[in-house]
Amino acid sequence: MSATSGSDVLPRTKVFGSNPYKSDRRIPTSCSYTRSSMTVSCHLSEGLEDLDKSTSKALAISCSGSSDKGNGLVGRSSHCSPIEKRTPVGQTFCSVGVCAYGEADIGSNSHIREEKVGVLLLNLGGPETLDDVQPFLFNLFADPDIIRLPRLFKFLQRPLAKLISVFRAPKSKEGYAAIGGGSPLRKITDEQANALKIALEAKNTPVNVYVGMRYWYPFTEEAIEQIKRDRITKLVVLPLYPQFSISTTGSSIRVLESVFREDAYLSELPVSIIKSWYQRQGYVKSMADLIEKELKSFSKPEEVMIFFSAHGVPVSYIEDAGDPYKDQMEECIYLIMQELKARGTNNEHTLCYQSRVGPVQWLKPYTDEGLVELGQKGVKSLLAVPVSFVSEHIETLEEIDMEYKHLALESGIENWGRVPALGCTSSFITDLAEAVIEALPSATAMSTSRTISKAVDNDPMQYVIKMFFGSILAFVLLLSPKAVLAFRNRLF
Ligand SMILES: C=CC1=C(C)c2cc3[nH]c(cc4nc(cc5[nH]c(cc1n2)c(C)c5CCC(=O)O)C(CCC(=O)O)=C4C)c(C)c3C=C
Ligand SMILES: [Fe+2]
Repeated sequence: MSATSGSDVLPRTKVFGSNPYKSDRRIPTSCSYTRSSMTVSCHLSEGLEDLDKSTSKALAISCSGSSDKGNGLVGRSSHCSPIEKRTPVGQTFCSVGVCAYGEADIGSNSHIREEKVGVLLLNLGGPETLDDVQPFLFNLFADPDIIRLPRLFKFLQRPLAKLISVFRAPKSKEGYAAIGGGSPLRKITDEQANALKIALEAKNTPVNVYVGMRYWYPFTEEAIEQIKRDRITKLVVLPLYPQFSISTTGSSIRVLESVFREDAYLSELPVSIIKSWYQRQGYVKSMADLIEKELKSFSKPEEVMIFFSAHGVPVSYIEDAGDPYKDQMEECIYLIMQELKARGTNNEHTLCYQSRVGPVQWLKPYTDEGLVELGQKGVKSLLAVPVSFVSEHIETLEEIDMEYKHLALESGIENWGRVPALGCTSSFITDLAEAVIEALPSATAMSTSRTISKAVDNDPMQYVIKMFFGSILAFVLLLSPKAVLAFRNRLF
């Protein structure tokens, strides 16, 4: 795939064609990309068609009812409502700033005259306290884009999420405790939202910025409610993941689509989704700046191995479901290295994948194994570069800074450094603002298709058949000693 300078801006209606037989998955059926990722789009579409053919492991478990709310997400019962939990930057919940659409503010941008533009930042979300960890993990594992069960086993999604979240919580809690007792994601994302609003104002484009998290407060659904209350007339959706993965941007967009489909106002709202932006010059140059700066802190910068560490995904996402994540990651690294070379920095580099969870194969090489191997090969200086996320989070602050650093030093690497996440770096935020402005003209209202999807969902015969065969298969799997062993030894 060739390098491009723009982001993949997708007119809403053209991105997600509806497939009546896959009610919980919206499939990109159109190849209407205007830039080089057209092949990625088609590939993804084909892959997603195969999603349900994958042979994910399913385990039957018993579980008590979870305290979820109407939207199926679990939050703390004692948690104050999102509206009470206002952020310092926003006048309204998860919105940055109040609406500022006076005629005087609109300036020369005639195409947005009369418009009330919203930018929705999508992110993962993270537990704010240690008590939030298990319900946060429940929300994560209850996501069918994170644990992809075959269609027949879908009814096990929530009990399985309950089981895994309970078993995983102690390990995760240790990690969050080590970084101060909670995730910094909400605070950093709010800061990025504020910075983006300011950058857009400086470019004569006043907007409301909203933050919608997939697995914790402020939830995406709540951000959408606020967008409705504010009567936004045009929306740009900007996931804070540079590369597209089914498990991140794909999952958040699926939520958006299901909410938008059900709502008369939202289904008419012109929306533009920036699906990935790793190839934007502003992002690539900002990453190169950070790397160059950090290299200078070594006594012999030219001898340092640049060690890109990306969040992994299971191999089946790439091979069975057509997730473009790996291709995009490799292209991203290529572009950053090209930029460094153009500046005269010719260090060696490598890419590994971190943070695997569960008994399946994840993308390789694994970061931990890669570090040991480099140590054995005699690499003495290493600069770790987290590359799949733009804020600090548990996997940079705990996994890289503590676990991997320790492992690297134990393996013979003597000089360790780590590039900080982009956060609110001004060149980066300015580029995101430009991406938003470029996306505005292609906003289009989404189409609706709920009647057909619902009809299939509500077919009682299909439901009975699924339950019957699903229960038998789940029972067999549960009694299989191999499955139980794998679950006990490798999942947690
Ligand atoms: C591009 C980034 C990410 C991808 C791809 C991704 C896939 C993915 N993640 C899990 C499981 C977990 N992720 C967890 C935390 C977490 N994940 C990302 C990013 C990506 N995940 C971030 C930024 C964070 C940290 C949030 C924070 O609170 O700081 C966790 C919880 C932490 C832990 O217990 O390790 C889990 C679990 C899967 C299974 C997956 C792909 C299928
Ligand atoms: Fe993750």
